Amino acid sequence: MAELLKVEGLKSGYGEAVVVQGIDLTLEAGQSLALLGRNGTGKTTLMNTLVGVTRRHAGRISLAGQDITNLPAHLRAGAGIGWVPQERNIFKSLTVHENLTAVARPGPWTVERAYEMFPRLAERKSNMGNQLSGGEQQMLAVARALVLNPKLLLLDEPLEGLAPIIVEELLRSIARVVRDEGMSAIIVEQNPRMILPITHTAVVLDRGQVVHRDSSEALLAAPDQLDRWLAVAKA
Ligand SMILES: Nc1ncnc2c1ncn2[C@@H]1O[C@H](COP(=O)(O)OP(=O)(O)OP(=O)(O)O)[C@@H](O)[C@H]1O
Repeated sequence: MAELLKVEGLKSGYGEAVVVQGIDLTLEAGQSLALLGRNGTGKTTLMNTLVGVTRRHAGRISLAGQDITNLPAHLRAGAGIGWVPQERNIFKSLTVHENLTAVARPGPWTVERAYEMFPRLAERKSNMGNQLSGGEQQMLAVARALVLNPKLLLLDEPLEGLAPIIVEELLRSIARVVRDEGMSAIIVEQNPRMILPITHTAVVLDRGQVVHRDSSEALLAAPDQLDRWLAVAKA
């Protein structure tokens, strides 16, 4: 299988502070990776570094064979990174439809397919971003990233703060995207039991370093071990 993402010796943070403390990570094309770890272990900082909005202190990042280490954030979307940050970057004063058409790029994920994936958005085509519920805003944020037709989709805690019924609906859609459609993705999630059933592999971060990597299936099959790995980050 082709290697899509290669991260080598990555160190990054904010100003002088180094949060990501030397990470090596690879992801094959068509695979999805759950990024686990307790609060403050550097998951968001790693995602932000892939997107290019932190200060990089060392290391290299390549995507589909292209070295993007020195590419500014605004050019990384063009290089193939689709990002859904924790704070859901939708345009609140545009309609759902405008949000999608404003960023759509040619590729298999058309606006129509995004509506098929998220029927709630199709029903709210002409609603403004700020008239949507939290769950619908999150669906719109994911749909926007999809219609960019990225090579790699980054989802930062996509389920956070959503009602259980919406969590279920969104998880089903994300599962379709990553498992059935084979979109390569990295998904940050606090609750491993939610995300492991739909991802291929998982890594656990502790204090800015990868402390464990395994198949999602193996981690799900050994819950005690998983709890121990996650507790590392608690100590
Ligand atoms: N903008 C920032 N400026 C300075 N320090 C930051 C900033 N954002 C995060 N940090 C620090 O970086 C460390 C890691 O935070 P990060 O958000 O990457 O962790 P996380 O694993 O994603 O946790 P969470 O699940 O709480 O989002 C924390 O100590 C945090 O205080």
